[in-house]
Amino acid sequence: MQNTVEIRHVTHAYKTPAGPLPVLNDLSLAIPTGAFCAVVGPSGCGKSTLTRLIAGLMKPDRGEVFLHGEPVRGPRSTVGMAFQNPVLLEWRSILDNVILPLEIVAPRMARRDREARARELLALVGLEGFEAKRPSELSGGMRQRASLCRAIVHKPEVLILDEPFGALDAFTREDLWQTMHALRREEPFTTLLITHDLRESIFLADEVIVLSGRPATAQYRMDVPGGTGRTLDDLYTPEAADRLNLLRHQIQIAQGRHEAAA
Ligand SMILES: Nc1ncnc2c1ncn2[C@@H]1O[C@H](COP(=O)(O)OP(=O)(O)OP(=O)(O)O)[C@@H](O)[C@H]1O
Repeated sequence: MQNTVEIRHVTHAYKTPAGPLPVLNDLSLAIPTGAFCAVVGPSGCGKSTLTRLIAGLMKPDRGEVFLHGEPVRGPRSTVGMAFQNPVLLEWRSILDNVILPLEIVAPRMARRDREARARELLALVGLEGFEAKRPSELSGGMRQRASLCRAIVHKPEVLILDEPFGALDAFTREDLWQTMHALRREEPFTTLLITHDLRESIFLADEVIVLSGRPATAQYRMDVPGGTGRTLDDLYTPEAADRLNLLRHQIQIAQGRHEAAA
């Protein structure tokens, strides 16, 4: 299978007034086309740094990042991103917020076609009828749904999700997990999810990678079967409990190293 994302032996340190802060150490990982990869790890270990490298917002000190086999040399408009805070533009309607990436990536696309594409996605995530609303008129969960639509409206090469469900209440979060599966069934995309929620990682991802403490490397990998056919009930099986225990144990190991290195 072809890899959409490949990180090869990436090492990076931030320059700080106190000297270099090593964040990533010889990190390698690959996300096959169409796969969903979750990255978990101790707070501050370098997860968001990884997303910036893939999006081309930063260059690593050593190693290379590839998208579809091409080295990433600068910012890529073909990467879709969604964060914990949806950052929707208040002066635009929900529909116009979702359309925004198409204005940048496909400026010649007819307004009619852009709208149709955005409406189709909004309907898929249950926001039909809210197209004309302003972001502040929607709940946090609804805003995050709109933000997910905006992140995939231009069919990005890779979707990067940096804790997009972290600020939501437990029920809304589980709703959105199911929405993610529904979206993936309709439009298979390649995803990297950063999360602190181990249940979320095994519900959504095909592979979970545990990063070690800073400077981070890939400490542990787990394949999770089931794909988008999983239901919330699958989180309450003995197999799921075993997986969660294993991951929790790995995070504890990572935190131990992390604390020792801090
Ligand atoms: N621009 C920067 N300059 C200097 N240090 C930075 C910069 N960005 C991040 N850092 C530091 O690098 C380390 C890794 O940051 P990063 O945001 O990648 O971690 P993270 O794993 O995403 O954290 P969290 O889980 O808390 O969101 C942290 O110690 C952070 O303070």
